[in-house]
Amino acid sequence: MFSPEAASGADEKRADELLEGLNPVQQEAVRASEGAVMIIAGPGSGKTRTLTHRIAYLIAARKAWPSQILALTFTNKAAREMRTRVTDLVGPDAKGMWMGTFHSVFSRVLRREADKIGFSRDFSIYDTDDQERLLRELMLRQGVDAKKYTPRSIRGRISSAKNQMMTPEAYAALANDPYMEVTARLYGPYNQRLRKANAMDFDDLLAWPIRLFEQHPDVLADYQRRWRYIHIDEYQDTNKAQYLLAKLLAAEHQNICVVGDDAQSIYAFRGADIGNILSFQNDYPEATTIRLEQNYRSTQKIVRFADAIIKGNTKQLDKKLWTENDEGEPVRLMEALSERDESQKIERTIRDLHVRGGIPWKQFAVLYRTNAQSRSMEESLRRGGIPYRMVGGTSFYQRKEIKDALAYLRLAVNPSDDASLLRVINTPTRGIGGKTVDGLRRYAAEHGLSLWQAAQEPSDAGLSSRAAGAVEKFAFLVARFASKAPHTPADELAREYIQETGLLQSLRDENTPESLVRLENIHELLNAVAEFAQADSDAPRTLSEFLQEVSLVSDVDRLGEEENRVTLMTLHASKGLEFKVVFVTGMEEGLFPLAKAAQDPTELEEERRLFYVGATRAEEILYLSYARTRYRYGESTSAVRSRFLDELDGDDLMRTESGARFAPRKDRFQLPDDDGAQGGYRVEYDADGGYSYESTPAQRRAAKSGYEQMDPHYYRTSLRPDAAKPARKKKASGGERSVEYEPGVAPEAAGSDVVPGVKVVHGTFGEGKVIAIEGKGERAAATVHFPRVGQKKLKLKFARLRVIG
Ligand SMILES: Nc1ncnc2c1ncn2[C@@H]1O[C@H](COP(=O)(O)OP(=O)(O)OP(=O)(O)O)[C@@H](O)[C@H]1O
Ligand SMILES: [Mg+2]
Repeated sequence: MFSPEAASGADEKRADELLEGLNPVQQEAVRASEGAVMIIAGPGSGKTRTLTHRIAYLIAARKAWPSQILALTFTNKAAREMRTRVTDLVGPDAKGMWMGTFHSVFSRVLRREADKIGFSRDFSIYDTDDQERLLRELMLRQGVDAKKYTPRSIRGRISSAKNQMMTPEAYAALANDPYMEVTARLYGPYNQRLRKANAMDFDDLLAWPIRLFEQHPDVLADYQRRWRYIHIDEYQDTNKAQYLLAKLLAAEHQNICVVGDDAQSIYAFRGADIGNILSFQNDYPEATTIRLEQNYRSTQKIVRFADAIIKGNTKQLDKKLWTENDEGEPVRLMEALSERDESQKIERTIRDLHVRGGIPWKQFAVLYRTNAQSRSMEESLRRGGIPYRMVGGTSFYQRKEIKDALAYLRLAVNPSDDASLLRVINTPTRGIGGKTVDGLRRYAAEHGLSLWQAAQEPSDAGLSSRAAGAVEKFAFLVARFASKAPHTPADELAREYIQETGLLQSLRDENTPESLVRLENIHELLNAVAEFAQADSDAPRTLSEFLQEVSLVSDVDRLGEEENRVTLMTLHASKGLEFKVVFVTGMEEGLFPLAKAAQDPTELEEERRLFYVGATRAEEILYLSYARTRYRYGESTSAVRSRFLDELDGDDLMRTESGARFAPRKDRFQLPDDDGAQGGYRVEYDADGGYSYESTPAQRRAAKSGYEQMDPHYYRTSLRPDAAKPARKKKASGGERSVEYEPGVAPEAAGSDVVPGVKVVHGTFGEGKVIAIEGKGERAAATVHFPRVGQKKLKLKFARLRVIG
C-alpha cells in the first residue's frame, strides 16, 4: 500500500536510482529533504534538474504524498515539463502534485476559497487590456487627461504598488508627484470596480491569497498542512508578494527548497527583488546553502564567455563555473549593414547549420531585446521557408477575434464582468451604440449596479425602446448560456454559444482574406476548448476551468515542444531554456542596452544580466549580431555596437565572421563619477562613419578635455580607432562647436612627452621650458619660455620640439 510513512526496501532502491543521474552535490540537495535548502548556482548547473529529481525522490522514498508537494515555476511550460519528468521518474504515482506558476497555483486556491473574501468562484481575470479600458473610463469620469497621464503607465504604477503589497491608502500617503497623485486617486476606485465585476487583475492573484491567509489563519493552517514540501525555481525573480506567500506557507514545517541565480535576475522592472535570496538565510537560519559549479549545458568557450560578460557587473556574488564539456567553437560576432541584412545573415546561417550540420530546426533560438525586432526576422525566415514559432508579440490569445470570443465565454461564466460585456455588447454590431452604452453605464453607476444588472432593466435605464430591445436580446442570449454553463461540457457549450453570438457569421459575411483567417482562428479556439474539455478522462471539464487556464497562459507556455521549428523570442522569455544554437541579436547601443538603461548603473547591470541569460541558453554555438542601421520609431537610424561587446576581453573567445579575432574597442572607458558629467546625449552615426550629436555642457567639457562623452559613464576618445580613415569633422547640430578627432590615435597620445615643466629644444629659438599645453591631437599647442627670445606659443604639429629633460 502506498504510504508516505512506510517506505519498503523496494521503494528505497527506487529512490536511490533517482540519485544516479546527479553529481554528488546535486545528490546532497536531493537528500536534504527536511528543512530549508537554498541552491544558488550559475546557469546550466542543473538547478532545475535537481529540483525535479528532489520531488521524484520525495515521492519514491515515500516521504510525501504527491498532493503534499508544491512546486512553483516561472512559466506553466516549465511546470508541465517538470510534471512530465517526475512522472517519467516515478510513474503514475506523481498525479496530484501542485505544480505551476505562482499565478496559476494561487488562482486555483482563490477559486476554492473565493467566498471567504467576497468573490464568487467564477471570478474573471482581467488582462492588461481590460485593466486599461477600466482605467480609461475612470479617468474620463474624474476628468484626468489621458494624454498627459496614460492608462498604461497608471496601470504600471498600480501594479507595482500591488506587488509591494501597498494599499491605496498607503500609496496615497506616499504620493509626492503629480503622477503618483493621479494614480492614488484612481487606485481605490479601480479596486472597487474590479470587485464589483467579480474580477481580479494579475497582481491580485498574489495579493488576495496573502490577505486571505492573514484574515483566515485556519485556511492558512490548512494549506500549510497540505503542502509539506515547497519548491521554488528561479527564486531570484520572485517579488515581494511571492516572497511573502512562500514564507507564510513554509512557516510551520520550514520544508522549503529554493533554487536561483542572482546573476540571472532580470525582472527587477516588474518588482522582482534579488534581496529575497539574501533574506533567505535570515528567515531560515538553519538553512543549508548548496552551490553547484559544474555546468552541463554549454561548451567551455561559452561558459568562459558568459563569465566574461558578468564580470562587467560589480554587484555579483562570485560564482565559479566550469564544465567538462568540449572546448567548442568560439562565439561568432556578425556585423550587418541593416536589420534586414542581419536577419538575412541569420537565416542563411540557420539554413547552413541545418542542412550541413543536420541540426533540427527546434534546436535554434533567435533572441532579441524588444518584440519589434522580430518583424524583419520573421520576414526573412518566411521568405526562406524556414519553419518558426514566435513567442510573444501578438500571440494567439491576444488577437481581436479571439479576445471577442473569449469575452463572450467569460460573460457566460461571470456576467458581472464589465470589461467583457463592454467588449462584446455591440460585437458584431447589433444596434447598441455608444449612447446606449453610456446610458447603461450612468444607470449602473447611479444605482450601484454592474452593467450586466443594468442591462436586465434596459427600459428603466432610460433607453429608447429600440435600444432597449437590442439590449434585451443581447442579455437574453448571454443569460441563456450562463444558465447552461455550470453543467454543460465546455466544448458543447462554446460551440453552440459562439455560433449564436453571430461572430462567425459576421466574419463569413465580410468575406475578405483577413476575415477568413479570423474565422479560422475562432475555429482553432473552439478546437482548443474541445481538447481541453476531453483531456480529463474522468469527467468533461467546464468552461470556467478552461477560461481560468487560458487567462494564465503566457507566451512561453504555448511553445510547442513537439513542433520542429526555430524559436523567436525575447531574451526575457528565454530564461531557463536551452538550445543547441542561439543568436543574440541587435547588440547595439540604445537597443541592448536600452537607451534608458544606459543612463542608470543599476538598470545597466540588469541589462548585462540579460545578456548573460541569453548567452547561457546556448549549448554549442553562440552567435551575436548587430546592425549598423536599424528602423526605430519609424525611421532608419544609425547604430553603434553595444558596449557589452567592447567591454569583453579580446581573448580567444570571440571571432568575427571572417574568422578574425575580435578586437574590442578599448577606447571606451569610464571616467571617475565626480567629473560632473550630466546625462542626456544623442549620437547619430551615418552609414559611412560620420556622426552628429547634440551635446550637453558636460559633453562639451569632456570634448574640450579630449574625450567625447557618450553618456554619463562612458567616453570615447575617437570615432573608429580601427578604421584607417582620415579625420572627420563632427557635424555639429544646434550650432555646437566642432571638434576634430584623429581616428586610431588616442588624442592624449599626440604631443606625447611635451608636458608643462619639461625642457625642450627648438630649431630656431634654442632651449626653452614648457609652461602650458592647450588643445589635443592636431590642435595641441605649447607655450614655451625661451631665455633667448621670450615666450612663444607653438603648434606642436609644426614646431618639432625635442624633449631634453
Ligand atoms: N548531473 C548531471 N548529469 C547530466 N546532465 C545534467 C546534470 N545536471 C544537469 N544536467 C543537464 O544540464 C542541463 C542544464 O540543467 P538545468 O536546466 O537544470 O540547469 P539550471 O541550473 O536550471 O539552468 P538555468 O539557470 O539556465 O535555469 C540540462 O540539460 C540538464 O539535463
Ligand atoms: Mg533552470
